[in-house]
Amino acid sequence: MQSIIKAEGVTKRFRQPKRYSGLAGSIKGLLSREFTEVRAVEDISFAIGAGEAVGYLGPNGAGKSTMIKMMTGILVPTNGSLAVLGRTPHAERMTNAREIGVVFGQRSQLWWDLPVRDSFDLHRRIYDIPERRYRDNLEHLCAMLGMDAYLDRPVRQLSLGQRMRAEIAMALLHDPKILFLDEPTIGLDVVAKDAVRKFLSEVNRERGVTIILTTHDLQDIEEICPRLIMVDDGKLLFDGELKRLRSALGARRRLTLDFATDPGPITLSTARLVSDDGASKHFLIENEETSLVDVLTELGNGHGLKDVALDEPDIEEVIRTFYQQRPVLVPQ
Ligand SMILES: Nc1ncnc2c1ncn2[C@@H]1O[C@H](COP(=O)(O)OP(=O)(O)OP(=O)(O)O)[C@@H](O)[C@H]1O
Repeated sequence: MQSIIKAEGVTKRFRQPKRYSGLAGSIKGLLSREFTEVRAVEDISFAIGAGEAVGYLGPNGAGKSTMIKMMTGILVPTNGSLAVLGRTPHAERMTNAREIGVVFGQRSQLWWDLPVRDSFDLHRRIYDIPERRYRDNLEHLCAMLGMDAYLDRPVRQLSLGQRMRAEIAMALLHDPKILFLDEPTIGLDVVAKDAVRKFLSEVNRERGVTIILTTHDLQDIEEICPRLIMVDDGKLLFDGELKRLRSALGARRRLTLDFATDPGPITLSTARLVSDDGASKHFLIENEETSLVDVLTELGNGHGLKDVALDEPDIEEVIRTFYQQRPVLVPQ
């Protein structure tokens, strides 16, 4: 697959004036010319192919927004090389802007006092979108996002969920090849989150728009992004599929066996008993290769088995384990 985003050894450092505590310290800080250096992004390399949906994950201050800002041309890397659609984003910011869409969950790009439709129309003029294409796109996006009811209302009157749909629609009006989203579901209720996730998955699948998304909500990743890039302290810790992360961490499945009556102690080689409530017994399946059928075959008939429940570890658990263990699993 041809890569449309390529980062090689990208580093971003910020210089901040040194601060001192207390009143005397504040004055000293004002007069001093000393600086501290913040390493926001440290030697990061990856390649993203056309049509991929990638989740960019990391704790607060890990360097996610800084990386998005460099890819969109807002910030200039301190070191390394970055190419988006074959261009250096900050050097060709205007040309780059025509081919990418950007949504910042915490900052609106719509005009607060104008009806949504007017912001869209301004966007059409700025991006010079041909009239026909604009109308088709607007109609399609309105239908997909259910925006007809509030297209003529000022942005300040919209709910957060309505506004976020409008933000995403505006970012797509000029048919960008790549859509960058920085926390697009922040603050949304479950219904609005669901609508945004479904829409983004559809845009990725059906329109082939490449999606790069930062989020703290791991359900966003689970539903939209098969690939994860994980960072911390500015450094790359993992790049690959969520399922690879699950298996690399030896993600264990939980198995509950419910019996008609307590069959007594049960020991299995395919699953380890972790708690015994008599008629209900809880196991962990630790070997990835072991299937439910393997366990049930080993258990055999005659125990009066009534019900079986198998739970995959949820994404929250996988990611928490990952950050606790911090292995580096970057593809070669
Ligand atoms: N303009 C700036 N000047 C100085 N330091 C900055 C600047 N922007 C970001 N930083 C610092 O760089 C580091 C990475 O910040 P960044 O906003 O990229 O993190 P993030 O992963 O997006 O965090 P969050 O999840 O909290 O949004 C932080 O230590 C932050 O304080």
